Amino acid sequence: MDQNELKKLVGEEASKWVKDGMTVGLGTGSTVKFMVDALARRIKNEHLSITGVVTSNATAEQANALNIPLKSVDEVAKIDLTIDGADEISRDFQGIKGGGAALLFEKIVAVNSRRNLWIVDQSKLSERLGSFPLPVEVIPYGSKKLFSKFAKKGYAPTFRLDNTGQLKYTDSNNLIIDLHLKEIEHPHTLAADLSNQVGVVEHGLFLDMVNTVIVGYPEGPKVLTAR
Ligand SMILES: O=C(CO)[C@H](O)[C@H](O)COP(=O)(O)O
Repeated sequence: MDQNELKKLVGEEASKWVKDGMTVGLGTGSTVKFMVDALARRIKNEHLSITGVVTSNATAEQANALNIPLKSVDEVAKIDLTIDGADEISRDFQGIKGGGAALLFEKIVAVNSRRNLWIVDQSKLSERLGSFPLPVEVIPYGSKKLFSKFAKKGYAPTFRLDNTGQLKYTDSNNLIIDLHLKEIEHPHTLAADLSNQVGVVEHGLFLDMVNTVIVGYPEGPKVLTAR
């Protein structure tokens, strides 16, 4: 079973966690794409009344095409459940997100959700965070100065490029600097340091937000719960 098939399995499994009447945060990425497809099928077949809150233009486009009713985070009183992918999840359920450059809206939706559920294939699990480059969304103005600062701190930064080799702009017209840290010993300290830098809009460390993860293994999806 390849990685894509594992993503499809967990995406479909996660769609079953949505209940009639819920407001659901819809994450971003290839795993979530399978979940949104499956959710749209359930809405149609089971006549569910669901409101989606998207985390990116890409997910909005998909949800609109599938006729999933959407509202913005500011238009809803609460989000019952957000289902999102992740780039790396440590043993203690801390995560790195933003591989799809959607970390800003993903984090806004996550912190406004009663419950967050991550869906990943088995390759995303690691002992400690850091093997996936940590995305940091920054304001374009002054971003080269920030880049130099990160380099001096030993964070091994690179600007994210799009598939034409140009600087990648996020949905909010910011840039992404990826930090190639290899291993993050103290995620909370690093998160505080990044949040303190002028020009940083948000970073991809998603800490203490999730206690349930559905992981795709070849033998089937497994629900992991934090101890
Ligand atoms: O954080 C994200 C986007 O900003 C995604 O959730 C993350 O990159 C996982 O994506 P995929 O399911 O395609 O592997």
